[in-house]
Amino acid sequence: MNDHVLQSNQLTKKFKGAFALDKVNLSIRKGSIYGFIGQNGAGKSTLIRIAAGLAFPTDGHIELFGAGGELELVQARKRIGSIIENPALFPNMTAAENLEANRILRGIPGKECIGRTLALVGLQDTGRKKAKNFSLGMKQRLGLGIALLSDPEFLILDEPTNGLDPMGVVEMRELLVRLNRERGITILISSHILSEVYLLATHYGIIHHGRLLEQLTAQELKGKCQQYIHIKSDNPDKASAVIQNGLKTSDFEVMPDGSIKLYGKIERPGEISALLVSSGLMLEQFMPMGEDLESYFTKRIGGISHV
Ligand SMILES: Nc1ncnc2c1ncn2[C@@H]1O[C@H](COP(=O)(O)OP(=O)(O)OP(=O)(O)O)[C@@H](O)[C@H]1O
Repeated sequence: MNDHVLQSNQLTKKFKGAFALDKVNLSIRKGSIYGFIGQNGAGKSTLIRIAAGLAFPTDGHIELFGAGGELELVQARKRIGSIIENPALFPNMTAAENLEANRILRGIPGKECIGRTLALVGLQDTGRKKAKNFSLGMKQRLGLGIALLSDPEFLILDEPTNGLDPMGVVEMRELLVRLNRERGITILISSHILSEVYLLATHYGIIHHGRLLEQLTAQELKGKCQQYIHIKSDNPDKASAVIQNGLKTSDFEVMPDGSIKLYGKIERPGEISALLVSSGLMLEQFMPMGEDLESYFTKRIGGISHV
């Protein structure tokens, strides 16, 4: 059984000879939240538009839910909800009226989905307020509600937090995590800011100049970005005990070679090394390691710009 909702194979798109996508092999696993990260112009929207059937590749192909034929893709896209560019809202209608108009336009049976969707996106108390008077965060949530009307298995969101204030970003994040956990909806969310999707994505794809540089899991990214102190001493057991009892933290890992990765309480490395040495340990290595998210991203995309 194919457990991917979206796969692209050597996907290529050229605009007047310039590559917007260059042989992209991307795969999104069922049940995941895939953070699709790249600077403006990297190619995110182009891939998303092809997935949604709004643009065609120059070369390569995509599969949705394991299906790749033209007619099969049309069927598969019925299982997708999306917000691409700004959600198309009727400005003079209320939230409920917007949902109802979209329900009718898309031939979705049964009015019950309106109230349910309003509650799901937290707009149940907006009453007679018209969409044009909504905050940007409310507009985005209404757009999400419209995308959710058909009960999709896969949500595609192109920069849904763009322009939102920090509170709006948090609300959107919580909502998306809930949709993923409680309803099992797979989500593709693009952003040009890695930290905006860091707290929700389970997988990442980093794209730059149309090339997919890397796909990695949240765990792998965490491993690459987490700050820690690398400690190698003459007595790993004693070093562990000193860290546990002296620093009062168990947030560390003893590696197979006996070195220690200390994650917790690392703000004052000088004090830690002094504590270890004064306990009679001989330190062979003592190095703060790791980098923050944005510098990881910058380094990753920086690597290709010199090629
Ligand atoms: N219709 C088009 N005609 C010509 N060039 C295009 C077209 N659409 C996109 N491009 C170009 O393709 C490249 C990728 O654009 P794309 O919109 O996919 O990037 P993006 O990562 O989504 O960035 P943004 O967040 O700015 O939309 C850019 O260089 C862009 O100028």
